Parts: sequence; C-alpha cells; structure tokens
Amino acid sequence: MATKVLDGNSLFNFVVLEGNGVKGMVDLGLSKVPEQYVQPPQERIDKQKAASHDNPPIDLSKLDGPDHDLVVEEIVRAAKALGFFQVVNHGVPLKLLDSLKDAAHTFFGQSPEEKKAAHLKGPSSPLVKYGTSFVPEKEKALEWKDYLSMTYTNDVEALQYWPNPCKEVALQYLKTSTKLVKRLIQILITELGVTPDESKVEGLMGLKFVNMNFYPTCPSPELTVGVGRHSDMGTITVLLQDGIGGLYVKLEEDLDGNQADQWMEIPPIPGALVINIGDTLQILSNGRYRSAEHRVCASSTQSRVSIPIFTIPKPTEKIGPLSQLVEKDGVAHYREFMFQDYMDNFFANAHEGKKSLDFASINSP
Ligand SMILES: O=C(O)CCC(=O)C(=O)O
Ligand SMILES: [Fe+2]
Repeated sequence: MATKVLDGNSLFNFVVLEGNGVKGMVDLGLSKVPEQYVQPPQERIDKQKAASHDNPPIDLSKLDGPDHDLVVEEIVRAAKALGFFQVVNHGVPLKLLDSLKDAAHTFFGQSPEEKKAAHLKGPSSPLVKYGTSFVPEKEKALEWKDYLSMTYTNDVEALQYWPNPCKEVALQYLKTSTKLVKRLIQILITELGVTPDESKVEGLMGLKFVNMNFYPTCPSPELTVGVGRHSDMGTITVLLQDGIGGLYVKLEEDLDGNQADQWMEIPPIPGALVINIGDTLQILSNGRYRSAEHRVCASSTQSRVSIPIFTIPKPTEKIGPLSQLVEKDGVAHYREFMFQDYMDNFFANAHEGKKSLDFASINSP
C-alpha cells in the first residue's frame, strides 16, 4: 500500500515537502525500503566489518583531582586520534538524560500537523526547524532520519518558541553542558601551547543548537543510512545517544600512523555523553586535532533517538589556524574565513565525508 501511494515525486512530496518525514512514511506500513532511500553500495554500512570502540569513557570528575594531567592527556590523545570520545561525570544530571530521550520520543510521536507547527517559529529569524534527511534536494539518496533543530538565543525565546514537549529539558541540557564544553575547549587550546583568551573561547562558543534526531525502524537498514558520512562543522558536539547503537566513526590512521580506514562503532554507555571534535577545531589547530567522520545506521527493530548539542563559532567570528601554530609549522593548512560562510557552504551540500573542510583547505604542494 505505501509503495502504491508513494512512488516517485509523491514520496518526496509526502515525506519532505508535506513534512510527514520518514516516520510518516513508516507509519503507513512499509515492507520494503523505497528506492529513494537505497544508498549506493559504497555508502552502505556493513556492521560486520566494523570494529568496536572499547576505550573506557573518560571520567571528567578526575580533572579536579590528582589525576588531572592524565585525564588531560587522554582527552588530547582522543582528539588527535579519532576526534571522538565518551565522558562520564560530565555535570549533566543523569535523570535529565532520560527525560531528554523521552521528550524526543514524545515530540516525534505527535501527528505530522503538530510537528509541522513547531517549524520556523521565532521573532525574526527562525529558531526552530523540523525536517527530514539533511539537504533532501541535493541528495542522491535520502537519509533515514527526521530531526528537530532548536537554535539558542536566550532563555526567554527558548521557552517561548521551542516546542512544548522538549523546551524545558533541552534548555536544561544546554545549560548544564555549557561548562563541560567550555572546559574541553580551554583544555584543547591550552594543550596546543596557546593561552586561551576569554574572548576567543566565547567566540568559538558563539552559537548553540540543540537537535533531536529520530531514526524510525527500517525494513532493511543495510541498504540505507540514518545519517551519511560527515563531520560536524562547529567547535565541539556533545551527543546523547540512546541504548540502541548504530553510531560509527572512521579511524583514518592506526596507532603507527598508517592509513586504516576502519569504521568503529561507538557503543552506547548508560550515563555517558559522546564528545565529537568539529571541523572548526581541526582548522584552528592547523590539523593537530581531527574532526571525526561519522555516520549512523538505523535499526530494523526499534526507533533510535539521539540528541546532539552543536556548539559553533559566532557567525561573524574569523576562523583560521592559530597564528602561533602557523609560525611553528611554517605553513597554514587552512585559510582564514568568516564562520557564516563556512556554515552556508556546509548546509548547501549533501553529506560527503570530510569534504566540508575543502572550503578552508589550502592544498600545499
Ligand atoms: O545520531 C547520532 O548518533 C549522530 C547524529 C549526528 O551525527 C548529527 O546529528 O550530526
Ligand atoms: Fe554529526
């Protein structure tokens, strides 16, 4: 039935333009993945080939004790090697993590009309976006994901314009994680041998979004992607995933610096948050830190939710490699640009691994 109602353009209209999302399509009853969602073989996720990322989560409470230096070392090592790590004792209350996952299920469980009503609310610029896939108009195959994106301006507007089922918990999540994000940025800059000045750190944390991702059950997840290969554009992403699994990160080099190209699953750890280095930190560090290429596979049995907070620079912030590092390296691997331009380019293209960085890369001979 679903395939009869939804073929060709009518599927795109129903899912994307009319705002029913992947969830609306799955709710019609779907036994087969529609062809618009079938990825080319090289983009499909082979779970059997992925390794598991068994590194224990980093205990951030130890930053305040005798093991401070060891913990800093662990953070820096992870930011250089994989660009991904998990943290516990992060300062975000554990009960809040459960409430956030519940709120995401409540939001996406609403009728399409209710979800659409959340869209584009705000005083002047839109603070809330409800959508599906990433840039559907540009994608060869669509992503098996619906999302809600909430931009933070201030508390009053968040409580006024963010959707009811999520606004309070999302705001608390944002507030309780800000200290964590700031501390990580300060550590990562300091470890580059540069004293982080307050205005620089504030500039790198100028804008924040809380997103809620919903990956409905998929009849054949091995043919689709929940999110295609990409790195996040900002400074740091804090990500809450539920217990279902399906988040994969690419390890580009092994410990000996050889090309590895191995995908690793980031296993769900109850109470932990995933930290993900964005393109901005790779650029700022002149390539010392690595933004993580990652992707998501949906599940055939359960809907998955994840709740990232993207901390990105102020749109007017000038971003480029830190001058002290360029001096030391004798070469800048990235040019300087205004972050708004990086963001516009990021959202103008479908996910394609770390291609987003080409916008800033200087290809030295
Ligand atoms: O769902 C996830 O675990 C990751 C989502 C993600 O990569 C993103 O929203 O940028
Ligand atoms: Fe991401």
